[in-house]
Amino acid sequence: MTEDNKRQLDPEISVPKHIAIIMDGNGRWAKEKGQPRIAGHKEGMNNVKTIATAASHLGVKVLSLYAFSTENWSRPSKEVNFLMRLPVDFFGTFMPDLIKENIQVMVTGFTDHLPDRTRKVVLKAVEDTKDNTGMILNFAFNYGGRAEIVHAAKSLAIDAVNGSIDPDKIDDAMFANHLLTNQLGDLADPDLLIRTSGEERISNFMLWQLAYSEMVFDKAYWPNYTVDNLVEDIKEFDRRDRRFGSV
Ligand SMILES: Cc1cc(N2CCCCCC2)n2ncc(-c3ccc(F)cc3)c2n1
Repeated sequence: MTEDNKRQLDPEISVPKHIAIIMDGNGRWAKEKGQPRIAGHKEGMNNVKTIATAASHLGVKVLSLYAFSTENWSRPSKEVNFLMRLPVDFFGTFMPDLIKENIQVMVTGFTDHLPDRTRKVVLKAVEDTKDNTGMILNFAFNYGGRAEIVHAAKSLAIDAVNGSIDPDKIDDAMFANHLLTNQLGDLADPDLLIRTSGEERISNFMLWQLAYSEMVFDKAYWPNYTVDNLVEDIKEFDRRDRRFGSV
């Protein structure tokens, strides 16, 4: 660690442009401490600040974090209500740091279905940081990979029916333009997916975008996931020889 606590990587280590993280293990972290699940979510939110800042310092261009899935609505209403307040807490305490770090906030998901207060604070953070030119901190929020693909298919079908596109011209690039991640442009596809807590599933996250991503399954629960864990997972990425389907 340097004196300003900015962990450095060896210059020859290639840093993934886009890292996506499934931040798993918050409930188990709390259970092992004899605390309620929401304590794990709160600690997990605090760790988002730590890891996002470190990723920015390491030169990551896009950090996508799976914060709330379309399936999470089936959790107990008390827990969902707590989770819907976390973005309010997050920006209430972390916005000055985001501005200082020149971080741009984006949100990928079906935000129309969020509670008004949650949606407003999230969209305000996007607006207030839209001119920042540093790392993009992209929250997958009320997001589901299959729902995203269905949404893109519907959008293309509507354009084909109204004559604004020729169905024969539909290709990967056109399809990707209809995905929710089109706002990320050429950086939409993660180079590295990290899932914490040891679970080895992608759980309906960025199904199209992860087609050629390296995946690292880290055993640490998210609240315990440190900058050193992130650095080691980036070093593991650097050791992989990516072929994108070719030999
Ligand atoms: C629902 C939820 C849960 C949530 N957890 C903390 C991280 C671990 C995963 C579960 C709990 N965090 N952490 C940050 C946010 C957030 C979301 C959108 C946004 F614009 C700003 C912050 C968040 N949202």
